[in-house]
Amino acid sequence: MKFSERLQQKLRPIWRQNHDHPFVQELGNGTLAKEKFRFYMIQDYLYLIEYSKLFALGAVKAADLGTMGKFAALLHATLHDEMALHRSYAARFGISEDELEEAEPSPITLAYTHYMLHEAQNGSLAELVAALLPCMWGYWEIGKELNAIPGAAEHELYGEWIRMYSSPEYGELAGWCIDLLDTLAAGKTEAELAKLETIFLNTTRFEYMFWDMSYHGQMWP
Ligand SMILES: Cc1ncc(CO)c(N)n1
Repeated sequence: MKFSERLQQKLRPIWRQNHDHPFVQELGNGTLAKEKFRFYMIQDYLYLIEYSKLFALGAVKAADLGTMGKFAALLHATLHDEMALHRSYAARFGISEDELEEAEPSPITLAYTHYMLHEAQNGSLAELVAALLPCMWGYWEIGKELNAIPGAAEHELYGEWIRMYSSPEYGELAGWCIDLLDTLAAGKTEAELAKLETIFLNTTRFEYMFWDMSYHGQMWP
């Protein structure tokens, strides 16, 4: 069994909880309150600034030029395609790009991004990929699921989000990261695989907390 299949089987119930979170459900049926989405969009922009650094670190840790180039492409796609979505939403909410960049990160945004960067900086390339994968893979799964809801992709506010994360281009990038993790996991000891599994589980849990933090507009107490 591929390592990604093992992760998928083991973590299915937790993934389901992510999909079932009211933020995700309401995003899909179009009932999500605008201010919740606005809060999410700002925090997600701050999140992506840090997240994109994982791709830069991936290029540093890559063992061959092909992998290095792919991480450079992922870095570019995040900064210029994915974050363009956020800049476009920000414009609709009347938020400038400077305001977006200078917003205060919430405790969960800080904890999540710092956790990933810690694993990426201190671990091997496999640990880096285990840290970043639940974000990409999870959004691709959520994007596809929401896109299957009739009319969801045409929603005047949330349609753009759903179209981005269900797009074949996004799926192709997520698929490449899944394959890379499987390649890197091949031949590792059970103890090493367990470490990767823990990192993957923790970032999967952080994904849930990110939805929850956004739904409740949670900043410092
Ligand atoms: C919190 C979060 N996870 C994953 C993605 C997908 O890149 C994102 N934009 N934000």
